[in-house]
Amino acid sequence: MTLEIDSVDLEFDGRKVLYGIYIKSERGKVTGILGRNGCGKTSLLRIIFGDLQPKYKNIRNNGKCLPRPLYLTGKIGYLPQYALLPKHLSINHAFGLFNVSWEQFIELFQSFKEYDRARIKDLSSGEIRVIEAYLVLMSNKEIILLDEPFSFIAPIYVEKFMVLIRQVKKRSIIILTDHFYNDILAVSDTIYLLKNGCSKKIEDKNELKREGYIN
Ligand SMILES: Nc1ncnc2c1ncn2[C@@H]1O[C@H](COP(=O)(O)OP(=O)(O)OP(=O)(O)O)[C@@H](O)[C@H]1O
Repeated sequence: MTLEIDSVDLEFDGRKVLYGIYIKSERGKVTGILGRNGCGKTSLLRIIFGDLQPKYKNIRNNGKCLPRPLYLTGKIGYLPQYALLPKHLSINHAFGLFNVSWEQFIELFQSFKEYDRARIKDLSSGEIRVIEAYLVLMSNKEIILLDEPFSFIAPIYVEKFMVLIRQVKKRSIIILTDHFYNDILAVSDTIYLLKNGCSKKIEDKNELKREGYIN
């Protein structure tokens, strides 16, 4: 299973944001996307998901061009950068909607046990993020996009997600982005840096230094 995206032409108000993109992601290998604020990481994930329409793009799933947005296919799970779940939704209902087991979740995240009758609004923003990231990751989709899954999450939970991501990559294509670049480097098999509208495949941390992404 592969997902490739290239020939992206995205501009806002006449300003080119993405134009030299080639990303190839495959099952069994996690793809990490890094880049400074505003370089277009979220836009790229939204283009792949299908809810942002650039002037042009070419997305291929298993070598075949997609005739319609991926979100219409039921094949894709997407954790957006900001809230996914409505505040008044009960947690129980959320797990039902994603067809994900609450019992398995509780085995791994035991401190959430007390929330079995709670609503999303009763949780902290970090706790909500744990639940949202877990639901998307475990929703059994062929393609999974995670936009900043680690940003509000305590290190102990990030470690649990690392383990889960390594399990899920055996059955799904996973593309993720975050500013916690050490976590992205640790969990990804392939890394791309977005810079000046283009993507560049990165081999190691030294290359990130040479590209001016880190000191
Ligand atoms: N709807 C929009 N209208 C106008 N400009 C936009 C819009 N969405 C994004 N942009 C601009 O496109 C650029 C890329 O934004 P994007 O959110 O994709 O970046 P990012 O790499 O995810 O940033 P961050 O790491 O800060 O979340 C930014 O300069 C942003 O201001």
